[in-house]
Amino acid sequence: MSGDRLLRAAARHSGAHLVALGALAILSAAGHLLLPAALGHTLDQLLTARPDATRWVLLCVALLAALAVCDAGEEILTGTVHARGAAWLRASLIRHVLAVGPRATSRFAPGDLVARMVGNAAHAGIGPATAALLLAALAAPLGAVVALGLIDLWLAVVFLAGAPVLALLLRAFTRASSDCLTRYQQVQGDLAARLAEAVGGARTIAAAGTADRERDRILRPLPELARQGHRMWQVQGRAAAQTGGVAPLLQLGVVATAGLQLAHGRLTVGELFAASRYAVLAAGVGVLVGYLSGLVRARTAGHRLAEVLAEPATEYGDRELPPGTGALTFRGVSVQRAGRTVLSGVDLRVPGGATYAVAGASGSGKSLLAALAGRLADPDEGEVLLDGVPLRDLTHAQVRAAVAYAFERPALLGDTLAGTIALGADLPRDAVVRAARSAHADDFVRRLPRGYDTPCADAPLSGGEVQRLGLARAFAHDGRLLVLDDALSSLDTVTERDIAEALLGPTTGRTRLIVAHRATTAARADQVVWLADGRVCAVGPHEELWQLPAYRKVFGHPAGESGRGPGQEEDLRA
Ligand SMILES: Nc1ncnc2c1ncn2[C@@H]1O[C@H](COP(=O)(O)OP(=O)(O)OP(=O)(O)O)[C@@H](O)[C@H]1O
Repeated sequence: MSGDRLLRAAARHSGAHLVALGALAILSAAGHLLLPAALGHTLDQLLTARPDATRWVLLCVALLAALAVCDAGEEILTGTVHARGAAWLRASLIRHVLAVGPRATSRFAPGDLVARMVGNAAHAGIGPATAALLLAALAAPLGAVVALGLIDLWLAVVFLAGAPVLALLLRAFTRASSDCLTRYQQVQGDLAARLAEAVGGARTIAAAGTADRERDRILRPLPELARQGHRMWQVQGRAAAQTGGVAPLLQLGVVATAGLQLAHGRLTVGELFAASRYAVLAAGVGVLVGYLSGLVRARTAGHRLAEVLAEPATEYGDRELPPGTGALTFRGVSVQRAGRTVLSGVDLRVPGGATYAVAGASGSGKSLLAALAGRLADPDEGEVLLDGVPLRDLTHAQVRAAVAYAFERPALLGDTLAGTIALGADLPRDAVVRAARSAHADDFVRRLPRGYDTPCADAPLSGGEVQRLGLARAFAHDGRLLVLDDALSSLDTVTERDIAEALLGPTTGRTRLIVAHRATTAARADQVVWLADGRVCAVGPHEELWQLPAYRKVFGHPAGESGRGPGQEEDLRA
């Protein structure tokens, strides 16, 4: 969807409010057009001491009062349409980003996404009302030219002779301001992205003592922002000066012609007065420049929102899973990232109910394999099947019900700790507590004054405790496939062993795929998938693979010596 189509959709969403605003703005423009004629006529009535002059004065007062009411109504409706537009755009964007899934943050930096959702959505939100006001504002100059023609044809001819210059100036202004606004908003997004990164890495920056360097890095785009800001002021200033020079000349031409016509007795004093007011209205480009500037800002912001919406949402099929225990199959799976093949030709079959560990050096593709198993990512080539059904063919609800995940650094979403464990399912409290016990989280949760009802934001938790809540969430959700992506890494050895024993013991009807950094975890799995450089090197029991020096090296064990596996050593230490 283009930026303009997005703004049109936002306009449709504002519906009745926008129509009311447009109607009021047209009414106000008509009132402003009537006013000079009414004032001119009243003046003639007063100068010739006609008996109904008082009635005309009262009519003018009523017209001015009506215009004041219109202006107030316009202000209220403009604010309402702006707010509704921005709210609708933000809601659409958030829905879409969540529908795209993890891919969204690899295409756009989180800070940049926030800048688009907050700042750009607010600017784009003013688009519909500004377009309506601009159209209504155009009615005033056009109507004023017609009124000049009705008073005297020469007045309109004189004005129209100079009008193309004004039109050209407005066009040049629109182009130049659109260019610098686009750049300005890009730089703002860049700044926001840098700031969000620094906030996320505040601990690392403090530990490294690099606050000054980080501040310089965040603010590096600032001179460019200032340059674009100055350029924008220059463009606006130049437009104001140029139109401010041309408009009075046009007004002067009209008034001089009207004066000549008055001298020849073809116009009354009231008509000359009305003509001078219409000349001001017809050359009133100052208002147009203001609306044009707002519309250009809204369109450039709309374009930035449309870029996010252009990222295709994850598509789901309509198939359901047959009965099964979670047999997982990778067929010729390859994945590219940043132009590089990071998983290549992976063929793998994990039988239903089996526990497979995934081991490999850092960057070998373990997390990517785990993400593919539950459709958190899609392969560029090949396919992944669960119980014989390609994951792409399954409904969204089926995939999420069938696959539970736990991560190294789980996000504590949900209002309370109980809510974060039950996230995505309507679970009774006893199911939440059972899951927390399996993940060794029940003890520390109960020690908190409000226990399971502690708001997530108020819970002082260590990295290992957060990880246990993430595990509890995965345990609480039934499903035929459980994927743990490095989800035991922050646990102490004893807890890790206890959880792994419970987790990796014999189960009924649930397949487990576990990214393992510790040999103890790999040793407990039925089979280990050994990855190196995005390829499957071997699949086999840990004890067999342990005979291979390169495999031992994955776990930091000297490649030359097979001896007792570090899995066993850690068990003994524990
Ligand atoms: N969005 C991305 N853009 C570019 N490269 C990526 C992206 N995601 C992953 N990669 C690359 O893909 C490769 C595999 O990444 P992955 O996270 O699966 O590794 P890993 O084996 O889990 O590593 P670790 O043990 O360190 O967590 C890495 O080289 C990584 O740099």
